[in-house]
Amino acid sequence: MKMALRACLRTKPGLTALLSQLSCSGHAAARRAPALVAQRSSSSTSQKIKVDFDQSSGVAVMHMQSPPVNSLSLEFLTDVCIALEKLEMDKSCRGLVVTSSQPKVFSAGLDILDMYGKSPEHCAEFWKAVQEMWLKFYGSNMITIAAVNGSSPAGGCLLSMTCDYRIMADNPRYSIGLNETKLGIVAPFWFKDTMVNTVGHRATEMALQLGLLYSPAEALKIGLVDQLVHEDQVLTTATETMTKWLAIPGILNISYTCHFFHLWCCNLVCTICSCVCQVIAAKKIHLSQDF
Ligand SMILES: CCCCC/C=C\C/C=C\C/C=C/C(=O)SCCNC(=O)CCNC(=O)[C@H](O)C(C)(C)COP(=O)(O)OP(=O)(O)OC[C@H]1O[C@@H](n2cnc3c(N)ncnc32)[C@H](O)[C@@H]1OP(=O)(O)O
Repeated sequence: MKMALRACLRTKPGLTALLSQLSCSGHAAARRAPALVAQRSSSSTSQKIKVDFDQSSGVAVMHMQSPPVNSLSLEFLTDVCIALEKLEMDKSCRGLVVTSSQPKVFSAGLDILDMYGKSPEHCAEFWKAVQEMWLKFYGSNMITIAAVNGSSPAGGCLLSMTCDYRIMADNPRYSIGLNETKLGIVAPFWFKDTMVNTVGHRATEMALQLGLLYSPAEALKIGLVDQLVHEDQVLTTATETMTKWLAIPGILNISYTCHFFHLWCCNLVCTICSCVCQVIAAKKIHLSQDF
């Protein structure tokens, strides 16, 4: 799916426009202009994000440092998007590792406090920022690896699933999954689609309907993560793994992209049809109540 988005962002101007409308792209850029990285190795920091870029390997490491649990607030999401935009514009950056500076937690998902009791304008901006993060990671031209060094529920799990590869700390205290159902909320369809693309249809059905959080071993078993390593080894393994991915010529990447793009389009058409059906059904129910 990520590759599919990459392809359409490269090759389909119409879809790019569609996605950019969906994603409110540019709201992040409007706040702070991206800067190109000139040094061989560099480090740039916002309050909540630290990026170390090694120009010799072309690999950047994004450290999420929003205490206590890297919850995805509007401010944090905006900083993530700005950091991504900057890296994306620097063509020498080919790989990105995302990890957490917070102990025991990769990301606690959407910031619940930022969703509650806020103005409609804030909620709209917040929700657009969530979509923007998703699109930017999924559509990235860089190879992305999530170094999941702690728990990663809900939106945190989504973030890791938008990456090409996931390495998780092998600590049974940590968990990962889309647990929205347990919170009494329904995960949006694109959360669901992202999970289907990662672990398949049946595993997603079980995961979403029961709001399951998986231990690292369980997550590995269903393919929600790709590799488990000792807690101390998550970041080094991620950078080693990145070397392997970057050794694959980009052209092959693009070929696979076309296959996945086809699947993604089919999915999108189905989703639109199902939305139309739901609207028609809702109207029928409404009408039958009137008479
Ligand atoms: C605006 C319009 C939007 C409309 C949206 C509508 C629908 C959306 C539908 C679905 C999408 C939802 C996606 C989500 O991501 S919802 C968020 C789900 N997240 C969780 O369920 C995680 C809850 N947290 C935990 O499980 C644990 O905190 C942890 C991450 C495992 C860490 O555990 P630990 O024991 O280390 O820490 P604490 O539990 O003591 O927490 C420390 C501190 O952090 C606060 N906190 C935790 N999670 C969040 C969060 N998601 N948002 C905000 N704050 C969070 C927690 O309250 C503690 O704070 P305190 O002040 O007490 O220290």
